[in-house]
Amino acid sequence: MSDLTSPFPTLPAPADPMAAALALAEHAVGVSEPNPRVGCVITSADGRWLLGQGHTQAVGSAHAEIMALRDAQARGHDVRGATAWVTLEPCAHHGRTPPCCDALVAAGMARVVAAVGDPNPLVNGQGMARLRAAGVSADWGPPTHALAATELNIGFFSRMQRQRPWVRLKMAGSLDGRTALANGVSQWITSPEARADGHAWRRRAGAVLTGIQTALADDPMLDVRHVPTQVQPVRVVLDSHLRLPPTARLLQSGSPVWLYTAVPANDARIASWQARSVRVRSVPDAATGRVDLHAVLADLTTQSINELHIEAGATLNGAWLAAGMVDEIVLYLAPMLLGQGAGLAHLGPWADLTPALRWQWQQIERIGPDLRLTARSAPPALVR
Ligand SMILES: NC(=O)C1=CN([C@@H]2O[C@H](COP(=O)(O)OP(=O)(O)OC[C@H]3O[C@@H](n4cnc5c(N)ncnc54)[C@H](OP(=O)(O)O)[C@@H]3O)[C@@H](O)[C@H]2O)C=CC1
Ligand SMILES: Nc1c(N[C@@H]2O[C@H](COP(=O)(O)O)[C@@H](O)[C@H]2O)[nH]c(=O)[nH]c1=O
Repeated sequence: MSDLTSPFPTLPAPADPMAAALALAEHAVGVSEPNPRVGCVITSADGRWLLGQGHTQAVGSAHAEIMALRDAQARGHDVRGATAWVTLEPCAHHGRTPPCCDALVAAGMARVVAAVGDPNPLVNGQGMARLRAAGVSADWGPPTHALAATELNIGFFSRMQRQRPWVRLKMAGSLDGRTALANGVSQWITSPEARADGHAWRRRAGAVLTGIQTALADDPMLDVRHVPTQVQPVRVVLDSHLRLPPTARLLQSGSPVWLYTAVPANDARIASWQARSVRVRSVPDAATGRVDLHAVLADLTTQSINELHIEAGATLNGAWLAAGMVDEIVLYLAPMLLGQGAGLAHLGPWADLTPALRWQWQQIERIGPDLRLTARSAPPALVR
């Protein structure tokens, strides 16, 4: 390995190549949706040099392995006999792009280390098997990296393994648990820092969802604008009776808007919304006369939504929670007392504590003057 013939400096290999690949994978957030966020680092046979690196690009463009191979080529490095450290098992199928395991074999890679298996039924171990069949040493990295790689793609894992998105409920409340004053005013309870942090969670999502009452009260945009992103989530409103006014701000610009309603599929208003490029699905819940939340999740799955970000009022928050369909709560708390007003979620009333919904704290962090608390209903399943 010499610098003399290359216009690029030869870089030393990172001490922990898989950790470096994971850091690259983070850059695919807000870029690769709905494809998984993957990073790849290629090191020389003796482990001393970094030959190439990359992460997943926009859907339909190159995966991490291909970007790393291209990077090595651009740096003038020969990757024959090298090791590829990739945060997700290389794909073995022809999707929008050809199989990455074949590209690694063709490039003459001697060894491939993957952090975690790809739960996509079209891959699911076949990437590693194909590499081994071609004489490449293919093994798994340590469990800590597997966990980090899964966390980064928690929605992709959820959709592949459970056939439903990872559902995250974001709430912004006061110290006394209020999300709005009694008259509906709620802007702003939390600080600009906390709201920017909230946009970073929106960026992770394929869809941001709210209820019609919030759409009417706040006229929200529901987009990602306080942090950079290449891909905007779709905006979803649950609107049983199609009350959303055509003047709503979110209809004026930005990513697609999808409405779920309880009016019959043949209602003329649905056709008129669709003529305005608003996707409308009729999913009535016969018991409540409102939108059927199970049907919403099922439809979002067919639309390849990995992470669903809910930002609604106490009514809809309570409905999602009562239905047992929320995986994670992201709660911002501002150090202010609002007194009377709306709580976090309408649940109950219960006569005793038995039916209380119990959660596990995940993380607590200070964001500017506020707190961010995350909690989960259950730890994620890890598949290899
Ligand atoms: N601080 C914060 O984090 C936030 C605060 N807010 C505040 O919350 C207030 C609005 O909250 P809220 O009135 O509770 O409204 P929501 O945003 O929770 O919307 C509730 C409405 O959603 C519709 N809906 C459709 N399907 C369902 C279903 N299956 N279950 C329940 N509801 C369904 C219903 O109207 P229909 O049947 O007519 O369709 C229902 O009235 C505003 O003041 C807003 O500012 C809002 C978001 C976040
Ligand atoms: N009030 C409140 C929040 N409210 C949420 O933000 C939405 C507005 O989104 P946008 O129009 O895109 O800025 C609003 O409708 C509600 O869902 N969020 C917070 O982080 N902190 C807050 O204090």
